[in-house]
Amino acid sequence: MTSAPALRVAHEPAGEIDLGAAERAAGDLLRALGISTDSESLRGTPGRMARAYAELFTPRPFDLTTFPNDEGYDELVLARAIPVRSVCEHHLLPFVGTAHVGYLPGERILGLSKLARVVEHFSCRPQVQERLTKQVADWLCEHLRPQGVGVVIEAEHTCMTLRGVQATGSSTVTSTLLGTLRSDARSRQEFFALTGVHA
Ligand SMILES: Nc1nc2c(ncn2[C@@H]2O[C@H](COP(=O)(O)OP(=O)(O)OP(=O)(O)O)[C@@H](O)[C@H]2O)c(=O)[nH]1
Ligand SMILES: [Zn+2]
Repeated sequence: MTSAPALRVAHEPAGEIDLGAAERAAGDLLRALGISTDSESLRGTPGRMARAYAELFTPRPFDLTTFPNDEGYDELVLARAIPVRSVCEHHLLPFVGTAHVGYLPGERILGLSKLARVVEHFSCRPQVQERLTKQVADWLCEHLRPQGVGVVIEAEHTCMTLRGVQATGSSTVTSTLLGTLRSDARSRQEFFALTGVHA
């Protein structure tokens, strides 16, 4: 019997990345902010800024490998404390934290690492945490067709801890539950208990 081919997931950027143009713009930005790029140390900074943001906006392609759920496993599969690093689309400053991603299997189970890869896929773009949380859940629901999906993200937004209101130590929690994890109280409670988030 042949196995189903894994779905290749590649980044579809909204536009081409033009590193040269980004470097020139970064130099202009620094100079407009009164920061000279004349010293040896800062000469390469506009280029580094351009490459750093390009890296943050370019997720690695991956295969969404799934396997038949031969044993009919029907309890929660949960990957906890997946690192999240993204960039808030309002200030272009990083937000970092962890994601807990779980699902109740249907006909197929997912290669475990793919839960973290899906989080990375949707993190590598200018984001808001609410959208990131929902995109991960919706995407898994669409491509894995499980009985339910749950995603919880807890993150520190440096735009509100390092600057602005300077709410040092604050973190933001968002969650999306779909299918049985949303509709069945026992499943929902179990999900939140295993994530360590108290609902
Ligand atoms: N809902 C949501 N808001 C976010 C996220 N990341 C950043 N923000 C917020 O986006 C808002 C932008 O508000 P503005 O008033 O336009 O920006 P600002 O003047 O820099 O605001 P302050 O951060 O309060 O100084 C801020 O309240 C940020 O905290 C996110 O992931 N989700
Ligand atoms: Zn922000």
